[in-house]
Amino acid sequence: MTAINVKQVILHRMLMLLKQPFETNLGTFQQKDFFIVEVIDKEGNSGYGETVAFPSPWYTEETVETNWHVMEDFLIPLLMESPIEHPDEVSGRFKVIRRNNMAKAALEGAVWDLYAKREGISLSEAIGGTKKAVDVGVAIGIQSSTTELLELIEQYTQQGYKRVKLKIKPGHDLEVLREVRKQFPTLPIMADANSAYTLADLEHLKKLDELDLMMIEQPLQHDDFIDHATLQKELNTPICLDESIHTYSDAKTAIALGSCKIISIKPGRVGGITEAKKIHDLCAKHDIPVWCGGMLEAGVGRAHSLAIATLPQFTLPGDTAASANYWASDIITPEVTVDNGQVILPEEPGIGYQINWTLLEAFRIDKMVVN
Ligand SMILES: O=C(O)CCC(=O)C1=CC=C[C@@H](O)[C@@H]1C(=O)O
Ligand SMILES: [Mg+2]
Repeated sequence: MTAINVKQVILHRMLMLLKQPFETNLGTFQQKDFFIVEVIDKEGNSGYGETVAFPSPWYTEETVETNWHVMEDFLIPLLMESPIEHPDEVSGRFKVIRRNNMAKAALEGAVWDLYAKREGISLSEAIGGTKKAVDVGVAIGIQSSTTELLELIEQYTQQGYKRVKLKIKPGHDLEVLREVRKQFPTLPIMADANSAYTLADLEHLKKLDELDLMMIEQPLQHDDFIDHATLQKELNTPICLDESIHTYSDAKTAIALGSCKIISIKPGRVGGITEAKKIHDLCAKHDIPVWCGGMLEAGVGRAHSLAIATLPQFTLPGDTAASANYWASDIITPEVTVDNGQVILPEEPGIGYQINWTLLEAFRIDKMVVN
């Protein structure tokens, strides 16, 4: 393959309204403010990526504004400084910039999409995916009543989702989960705490073992490994780390200390596809199941998540639900649909979904062209 010469990058700033508010213990989202990143080569081909940072730095240190600043002032110049022989080079080129993984992942993902399109292969094939369809779960934000939550779960099980992920926090955990387990005795259920607990809650968290949960996601401090290892020794339920894992090195630390038994991989959180693949391979070596976490993405980000979820160690359903679960209309065509709890991936080159330009331009609030 000839090298990729990046001629232009366009940052399409987007604002899309979520169909229903998404509440966690750290905030409620009504809309998503993000960038669709378009990387254009000198032959005029385009690859697409999507930033996943929120407007405030509550999930990681990044925000929509820091993504914009770091992409425009540091990462795009690095991308354009010399030809790219293979997308795996991009994360190494970006290493001179500390952290800012979501900014890096959006640009690196667009280069991966561009590369796969130039090669005439799907992104899944380009990264070594082995599956044509992926199992899908659904994440449900905190609801105003248990009745509403139970009705929502019933709807999702009717739609065939393979598991439900429920948000928990102190005062909104055991009772609610007991109600859910009573109504759905065999449903695969996981809980995401977004760091709402500390080791002082150990005895309380041990009560969750009675519920036969698939996992408890990130119960403790967002950057902790030691206390999670202490907690995991006391729990039968597997701990899954999300916010703690930003790099391959973090994954190595977590596995060495026994901080978790499952890892959620999000390309945006770890800096892109190349790092995600390295973490995936490490987890495969240590028999740690992984799944693809979600960031309330629009269709481009969702397409990248689906491609990564075709790697073999992604053995658990991901937060890659249908477009219609989030958006009245998505910016890709066709939209992502879920049948029988699975998404069947498109075979077309690259991310496999086309941009719906009418809708992208309808939801676009700004456009920055960087030559
Ligand atoms: O994208 C989805 O469907 C799930 C999103 C989701 O659960 C999360 C997104 C971002 C931060 C958290 O609230 C939570 C997570 O921790 O995985
Ligand atoms: Mg999480």
